[in-house]
Order: sequence, then structure tokens, then C-alpha cells
Amino acid sequence: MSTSKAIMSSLTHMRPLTCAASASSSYPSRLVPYAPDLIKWVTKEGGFLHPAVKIAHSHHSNGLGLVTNQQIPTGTDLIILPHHLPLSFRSFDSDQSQDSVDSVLAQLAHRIPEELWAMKLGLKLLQERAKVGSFWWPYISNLPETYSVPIFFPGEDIKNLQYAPLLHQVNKRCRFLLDFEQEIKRALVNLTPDKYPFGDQEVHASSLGWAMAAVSSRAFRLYGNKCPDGVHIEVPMMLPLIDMCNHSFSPNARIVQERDTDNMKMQVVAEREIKEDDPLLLNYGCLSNDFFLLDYGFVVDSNPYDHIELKYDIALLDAASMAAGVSSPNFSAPVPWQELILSQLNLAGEAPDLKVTLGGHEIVEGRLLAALRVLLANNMETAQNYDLNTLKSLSAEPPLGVANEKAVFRTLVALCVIALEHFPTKIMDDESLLKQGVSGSTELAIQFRIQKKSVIVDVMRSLSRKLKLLSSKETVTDEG
Ligand SMILES: C[S@@+](CC[C@H](N)C(=O)[O-])C[C@H]1O[C@@H](n2cnc3c(N)ncnc32)[C@H](O)[C@@H]1O
Repeated sequence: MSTSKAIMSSLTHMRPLTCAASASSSYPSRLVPYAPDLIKWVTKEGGFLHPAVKIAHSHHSNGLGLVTNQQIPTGTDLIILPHHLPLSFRSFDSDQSQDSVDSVLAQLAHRIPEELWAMKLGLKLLQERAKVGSFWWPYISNLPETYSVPIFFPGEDIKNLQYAPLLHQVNKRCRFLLDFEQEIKRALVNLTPDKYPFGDQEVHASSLGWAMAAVSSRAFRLYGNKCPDGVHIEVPMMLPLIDMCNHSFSPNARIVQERDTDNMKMQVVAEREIKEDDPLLLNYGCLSNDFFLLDYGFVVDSNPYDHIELKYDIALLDAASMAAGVSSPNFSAPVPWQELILSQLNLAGEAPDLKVTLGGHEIVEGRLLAALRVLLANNMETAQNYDLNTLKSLSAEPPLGVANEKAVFRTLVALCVIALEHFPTKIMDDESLLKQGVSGSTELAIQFRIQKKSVIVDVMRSLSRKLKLLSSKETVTDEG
């Protein structure tokens, strides 16, 4: 059984930390039907929501969002949260926690790798979810019951992603959740009930996955209270109501933190004028689609920060240069001065980093560009006279001459063709599958791979334009 299948089956088999959930009409798929009124709770606790802003179904996402029913000027306060409303893991971060239940959670949290930080806060969320009379219940009960992140995809849809680096991450997370379930069981087996951190409930990979997804898709990394040395450390926090804002790369609102007091409050202010019926949108970060899908369960079309990952691999470069008709490069046998530059680029040597990227703002990762320029150069003098930054920059004039630059771009275009051919389907096939109608997870997987292929197509277009420009420059020079 695949790891994701195991999580799915334990999800359908048993939802120990769930109140039997069925969708209410106004808050579909939230943790409980007819959950307490979130806005009333926040305002009762001393928070503020601009009177024109309401929670509503969002056209931006499948779920809910915040929408204003009147025009709001730039700089207006939209939401204010007093310091005690955010849910964070701060109290367990130090080993000084006196409470034995908290110290059990802190010990469990220490076993979570840093990159899965969402699971740490997830433990606290699960604890509060299981606690009868939790202060945060009005917030937690309004959280979505399910998440569209790929750890919950059926195995077939994980394969449907067609992109090895993401498959690797999803499998890693699934494996972690299954292992962590066992680790928690072992850690709790000899505890007396009063020390058990999740009430009388068992924790399974599915509930751990729910908590990790709830946190990764809703928490913001913000400054925590001041440490004794006066420095604020970054702390992931769940911000009730603020986390109802959906994402945009051109947001109309932003989070502001009052940093200089101990009772720090969180605020959302209008970044620009917001029109009637507009959703309130925050920027979740300049992330690739890998992170949007893994952490938030959605994919951004034409995401300017998306890229594809390739391995810097001699055989691949040989195949690309051959396909491009670029003659006799030194890929497999770089001469010493080329080897030296490759080591400086950390593409050769003792512990090289062979992951390189195409797409995003750089178009071609500087290290790959510099390596190709150097490996395709036949003039050691010129190549050695340039600093690494110039060799890595696509905006610079061709540092090693027009002929070298054209050979580099042709090789890169061929590399893109090879990368595209690695996908089992073409964009056209994917689009017609989407038109036929597929399940939600299949749709997300297909959207994701369409975007990855589009990144490659965009890189090819951009390099082809540059090639044309170089050829026209060459003609002008020849004629001159
Ligand atoms: C912080 S919550 C925002 C509130 C959420 N829509 C809800 O119903 O509770 C983040 C989640 O909203 C959805 N979301 C936010 N921005 C989105 C966007 N631009 N496109 C699609 N889904 C989005 C995703 O499901 C994401 O995991």
C-alpha cells in the first residue's frame, strides 16, 4: 500500500479527532456544522473587523474569503487582533515549560524536522482541538474539515503530478506522518491519562496530516514577543479571521505588526483602495507552485516564481548539445581552468550542489548559465578574465562572445525540449483531460503539471527571442 493510500484509508476508516462532520449550508466543509460565529468571537475578545467586511464564499478559492461591501480607502484598518488571539507554539519552544502535558508536547515537537515546522504548531492545534472547552474552539471549529494538499491525494494522482521533485516531497511527508504516528504512540504508551496531550483521543497519521495542512495553509511566520536580548524571533502563528484572506501576488491588504510592545497586536490594513465587492487579498509569499500545492493545496496560473528543477548532469548536457548541433563541447572532460570555475560554481568538487533551475525571474539559474558559457568557450583568456557574477548574468552582454552565447542558448533550448519530453503527456492532452471533467485532486495534479510544462515553454520562448536578437546583431556587425 502506498503511504498516501495508508493515510487515506486511515482517514476514511477513523477520524478520531473529528466531530462527525457534515457541511452546513453557510459554512460548507468546516470542522463542525453550525460552528460558533467567528466574527462575534473575535470582537468579543477585543478584536476588530471593519464593518463593511464580511466572510463570504470566495470566487478566488473553493472555500471562504473576506469581502467588502463598500469602497475602503488606502491605509484603513481592516482587522485588528489582540495579542491573545493568535495560536502559536511559543509556550512549548523552551524546555522551561512547567506543565507536564506541555512538556510531553514539547518533547514530541523536538522530534519534528525543521522543514516540517507546520507539524509542530499542528500538535498544539490538535491538542486544542481535542480539549473540551478550549479557548480557541470558536476558531478551530471554523477551520476546513479537509484540505486539498497532495498528502491526501490518491496514489494515482500523486503519479499524475509527473514531476519527480514534488513526488519526492509528497512521499517524504506521507512517510513522516506514518512514522510520527508510531512515534507518538510509543511516547504516550506509559503516560497516565492526566498527562496525555490529546484528551482521551488517539492520534493517527490522518489527524496529524489534517493538522499539518491546517497550519501550513493558514499560519503566517511573524515576529514573536521580544527575547531577553531584545531580538524578535520569527514564529509561525495561526491568526483567526486574518487567515480568511485568500492569496494574490497583487494583494490589496497587508499584515502589520506592532513590534515594540509586549502585548503585540496584529493588524491588517488596506494596501490600496479596495472597491465594493472586492475580496481582501494578502500575498502569502513569492513561492513556487511546488510550495503552493504542498502547503496550501492550490496552484497559481502563470506564477512568476515557478521554476523547474533539473540535475546538472553531463549525459544530459551532452544529449542537449548534440541535439542542438553544438560541436565538441568539453562537458565530460573539462580542462583544469574550466574545472576550477565549475568548482567555484559548486557544480564540481567534493560536495557539489547539482540541483539547477530553469524559469522564474532568472529564466536560467546563473550557475547553469555560467557553466555552459565556460564549457562551450574555446578561449581560456577571455573566460578567466570575467568574474563569476558576470558569467552568471543573463542580462549582461554576451561575456564570452556572440558565437559562444548562441551555442549556450541553443544547448539550453535543447535541454528544455528534453525536459519537456520527460513528461508522459503534452499540455494539449492535459487540457483535453481537464475538459472531460475529473476529480478535484486529479484536476489539481493536471493543473500543476501544465504549469510546470508552461514554465519550460516560456523559457524556450525567451531564449529563442534572445537567440534571434543575437543573430540580428551578428548580421549588423557582419554588414558593418
Ligand atoms: C489562509 S486560507 C484562506 C481562507 C480559505 N479560503 C478558507 O476557506 O478558509 C488559505 C486557503 O485558501 C485557499 N486559497 C487562498 N488563496 C487562493 C487562491 N488564490 N486560489 C485558490 N485557493 C486559494 C486555499 O485552499 C488555501 O489553502
